[in-house]
Amino acid sequence: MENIKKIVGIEAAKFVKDGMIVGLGTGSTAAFFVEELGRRVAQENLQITGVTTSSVTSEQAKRLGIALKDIDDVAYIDLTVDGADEVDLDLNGIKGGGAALLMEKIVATYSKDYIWIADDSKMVKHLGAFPLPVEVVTFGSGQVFRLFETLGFNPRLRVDANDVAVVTDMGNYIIDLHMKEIKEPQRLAKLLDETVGVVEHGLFNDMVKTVIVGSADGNVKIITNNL
Ligand SMILES: O=C(CO)[C@H](O)[C@H](O)COP(=O)(O)O
Repeated sequence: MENIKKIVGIEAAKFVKDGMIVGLGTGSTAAFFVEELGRRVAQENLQITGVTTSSVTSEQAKRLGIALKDIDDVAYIDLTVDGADEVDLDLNGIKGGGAALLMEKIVATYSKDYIWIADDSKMVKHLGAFPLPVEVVTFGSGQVFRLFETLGFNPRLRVDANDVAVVTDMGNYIIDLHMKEIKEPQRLAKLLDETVGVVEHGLFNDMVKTVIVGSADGNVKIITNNL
C-alpha cells in the first residue's frame, strides 16, 4: 500500500512546474507528493512556493526546505494535490480522515487546478462507507450532535487514543457521520452547509478535475472529469 501511495505521489509531482504556487495536501498519500517536491527542490532546484493544508504538512514542508506562504499572502494557488478517503464515479469525494478538511477545502477552493491521489481501494460506487467528517464549532457541538442523531446520521465525536476529543488545527471538533451510504451527496452537502454550528464538512462535490489512481500491480490511471 505504501508503495502505491508513493507511486501516485511521484506521478502528481510531475504536474508541478517551476514558479508555481502549490497547495500541499494532508495525509499519508499527500506526504509522498510533498516528499517528492522536496526532493525536486533540493536536487533539481525547482522553484515553488507551498501553501499548506495542515500544521503536519507545514512541518514536513519546512523540514524539506520547501518555501511556504500563508494562503492570504498569495493571489491564487496554481495547483493543489491532496489525498482522499473515498471517490465516487462522478469524482465527488469524502475527505477529512486526517481532520484537515477545513483547511483542505479552503486551499482547494482558491486553486486553479486540483488533483487527488489515491489507491484504487478508495474508488467507490457510492460514498458513505467511510464515515463523513463534519467540523463543528466546540460551542453547541452537543446540540449539533443530537441534531445529527435525530436525522439518523449515526454521529460519533472523533476522539484520540486517550479518548479525548480531537481538536482540529482550526480549534474545532470533528463529528464523523457513519451513514454507510450517501445516496445524494449534493443534497446532504446543502443540509450540512445550512446547519448552524457546522464550519465545514468532508463532502468535496464537483471540486476535483483529475484523480490519479494507483493499483497494487503498479498501474497508474489518470481519471479526468470535464467540469
Ligand atoms: O482528507 C485528508 C486529511 O484530512 C486526507 O487526504 C485523507 O484522509 C486521505 O488520507 P490518506 O492518504 O492517509 O489515506
